[in-house]
Amino acid sequence: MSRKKKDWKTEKDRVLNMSLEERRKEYRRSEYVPLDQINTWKQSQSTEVTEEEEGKDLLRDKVSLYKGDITILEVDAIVNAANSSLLGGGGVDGCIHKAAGSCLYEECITLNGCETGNAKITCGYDLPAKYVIHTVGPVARGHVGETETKDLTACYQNSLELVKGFGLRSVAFPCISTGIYGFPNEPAANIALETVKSWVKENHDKIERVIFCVFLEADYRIYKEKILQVFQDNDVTTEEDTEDGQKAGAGTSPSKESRSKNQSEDRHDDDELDPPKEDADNHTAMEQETLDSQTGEPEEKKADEKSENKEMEKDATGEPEEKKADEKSENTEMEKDATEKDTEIEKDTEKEKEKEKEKEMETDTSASEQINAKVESLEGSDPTETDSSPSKDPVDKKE
Ligand SMILES: NC(=O)c1ccc[n+]([C@H]2O[C@H](COP(=O)([O-])OP(=O)(O)OC[C@H]3O[C@@H](n4cnc5c(N)ncnc54)[C@H](O)[C@@H]3O)[C@@H](O)[C@H]2O)c1
Repeated sequence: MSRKKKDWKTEKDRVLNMSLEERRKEYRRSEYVPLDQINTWKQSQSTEVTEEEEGKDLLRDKVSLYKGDITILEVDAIVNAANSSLLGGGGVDGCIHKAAGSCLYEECITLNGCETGNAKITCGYDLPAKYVIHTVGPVARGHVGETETKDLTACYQNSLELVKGFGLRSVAFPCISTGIYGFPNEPAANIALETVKSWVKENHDKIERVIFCVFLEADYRIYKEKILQVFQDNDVTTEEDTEDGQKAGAGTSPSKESRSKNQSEDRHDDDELDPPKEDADNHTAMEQETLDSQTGEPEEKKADEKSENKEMEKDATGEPEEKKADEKSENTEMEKDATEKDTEIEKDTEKEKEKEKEKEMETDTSASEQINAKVESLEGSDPTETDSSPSKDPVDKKE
């Protein structure tokens, strides 16, 4: 017998007040990667700490490059590349909703969508991540202009401001807008790295880790090369103001006013989303997914992603049977509504087709009546003219 449908508010309150051990028993997928098993950029480069770096809060220690599925990262928040409805879809959005369970969808309904460049936060529910920050990237379709750049920058900025506002210490970003929204991978990586760098410089005491979670080999290669250039300098203390009052190294981020406006608009005013009391807990060991070199070339990336997504979506279950059945019945309800709508649409199209057929029949009959009348009138006159009766196809005509 399927259990009573879970109320997302009660579930959120329950999940956010659980200990880590208790939460781990409820992850939808048995596989997860704790934060301390995700190398910082410095660890993965295993570069020595120089004398002047000694004891400093280094940029290289604040960021990670991770290749794999964002839904298994056990961090305070993962960022979802959503669409403006916030009601799920495909790609990373589909994977996150599938792995979080139906309460995520229920809570998203209450958010009333999200504008491009803004960000909204929900609980992570059955995910290893405590929260999901939903942001809507620009639909670039291969074109990168001022608007697309500003909007994508705002996605990273507003997501990070929510991290700070909720006292979270670790966050993972997918490559926002570079999938179906068609933002070219390299310019998107530049925006992501520069925006995160300038934000971490200004807020280095507010954040422990920002993880760039890439999924495709093409993105891994781009980020690996660029992160080396962008995160070279190690000092994280905010640089002195330059002559024109700009903070040195500040990315192309929107002004502080517009950021705080976005945040006040988008800050989730649900008091149940109080910032967590403790920092990211210590996690027990799990092997970090090795950054192995898969072959997926950019031109195959869609196929790659589809197959990789299929794998992910397939095993985004692994939960106790009764919970799966519960989910199943809830999902079937939603799917049932969707199919009912689909069948209605199909019936309408069928009716349209029948009407068109009737119309065609009518026009055919009237056309042939006219031709017959014409033939009859001709048959009464000179027989040498060609026979144009509709029944004889000129091709079949015998010589
Ligand atoms: N890609 C699709 O087939 C598809 C279809 C419908 C909707 N969507 C989604 O696409 C729209 C947003 O476009 P977008 O380009 O910002 O997003 P996206 O199409 O999901 O692609 C963003 C990036 O996320 C990567 N990615 C995919 N799955 C994962 C995963 N499990 N873990 C980490 N990274 C992953 C993907 O390779 C790409 O680099 C939204 O409507 C959303 O619902 C995607």
